[in-house]
Amino acid sequence: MAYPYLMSDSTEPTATTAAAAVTNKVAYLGPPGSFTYQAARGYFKVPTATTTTTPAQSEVQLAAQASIEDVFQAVEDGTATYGVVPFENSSAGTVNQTLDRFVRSTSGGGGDDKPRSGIVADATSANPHHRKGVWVRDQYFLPIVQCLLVQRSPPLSGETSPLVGGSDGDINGGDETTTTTTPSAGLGNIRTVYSHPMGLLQCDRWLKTHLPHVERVTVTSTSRAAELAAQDPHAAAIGSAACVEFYNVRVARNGIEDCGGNTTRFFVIHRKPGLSTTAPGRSYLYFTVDHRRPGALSEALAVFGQFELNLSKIDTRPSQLLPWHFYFFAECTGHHQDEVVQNAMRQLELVATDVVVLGSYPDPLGETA
Ligand SMILES: O=C(O)C(=O)Cc1ccccc1
Repeated sequence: MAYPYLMSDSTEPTATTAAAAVTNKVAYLGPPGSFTYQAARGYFKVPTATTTTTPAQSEVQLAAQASIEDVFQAVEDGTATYGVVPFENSSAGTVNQTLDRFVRSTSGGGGDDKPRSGIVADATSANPHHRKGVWVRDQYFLPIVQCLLVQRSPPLSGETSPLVGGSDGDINGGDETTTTTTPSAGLGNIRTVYSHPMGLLQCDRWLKTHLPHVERVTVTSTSRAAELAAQDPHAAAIGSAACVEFYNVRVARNGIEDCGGNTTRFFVIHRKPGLSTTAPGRSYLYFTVDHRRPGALSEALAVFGQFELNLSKIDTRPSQLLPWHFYFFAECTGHHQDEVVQNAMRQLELVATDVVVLGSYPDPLGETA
């Protein structure tokens, strides 16, 4: 089975016969060539750029979205069955936009809606899956190699973003001289560098050293950055070498990320939660506390220790409801349907407010009980 964890419960559409292929539309942060595109293809085992049939006879159709917001929206309104969003990077940290959008998804719609205490009824009520919004269903780790991408050849007149297939595979190739002698050689005509904020962060030192005077412009994704660089001989993009397949760009520099082992974790999201499995799991959740009460946050965190749930990640985001009021995001061991996690959530609700479990997924490092 191509992605057994998603298919392991009865909430999923599954093909019953070889002829009855099921279309799962997967929304991802596009356009094609983004790292999220690669994560979606890798996770759902899609070997070609468009549509294919997996060994499970489940047809997967990738659907590019212009923003993380649009990926969530597509899953929320049912236009897509699953969504793939970037969650955190090993050197640049958490993707705040994804965290903020989880709050909007689960707190009832518009950004100014107040979250309702107790919507985590999901962990405590008779119906453990009853709450608004999307669920985290799985995670996917993708090694990230960042490239400096520049226009490959001037667009023909009237053309804005030509699609040119294939990489020239030559990091100093194209119109420029191939006798590069210094790391910055041949980059003198670049005035603007486009990328996703995470791309710019991952290459911050490289940019300071080799392109100290260029203007850094953040865009919705690295592939959108490549699309823009393809149209401007004085621009470059930071993104994946995969973009040469889709846009009129070539790789001017390869491997420009500042830190080794550069890896991004993505979440697979869905409208329904997963069911517990025997495999070790982790859960992702958020809560807030009464910030005026001394000890409120440390009491909340102590709950995880009391129930022997290992905390593997904590983030803070402004709630945007009140000044200096924050949500705390936490990842802990255990599946949200495990009794111990449910008991811990009940305890957490006594010392915190707006406790919302976002979902659970297999823990690749977990020990089988
Ligand atoms: O912009 C992209 O390509 C994304 O998928 C987001 C991202 C950006 C940089 C590193 C990892 C993911």
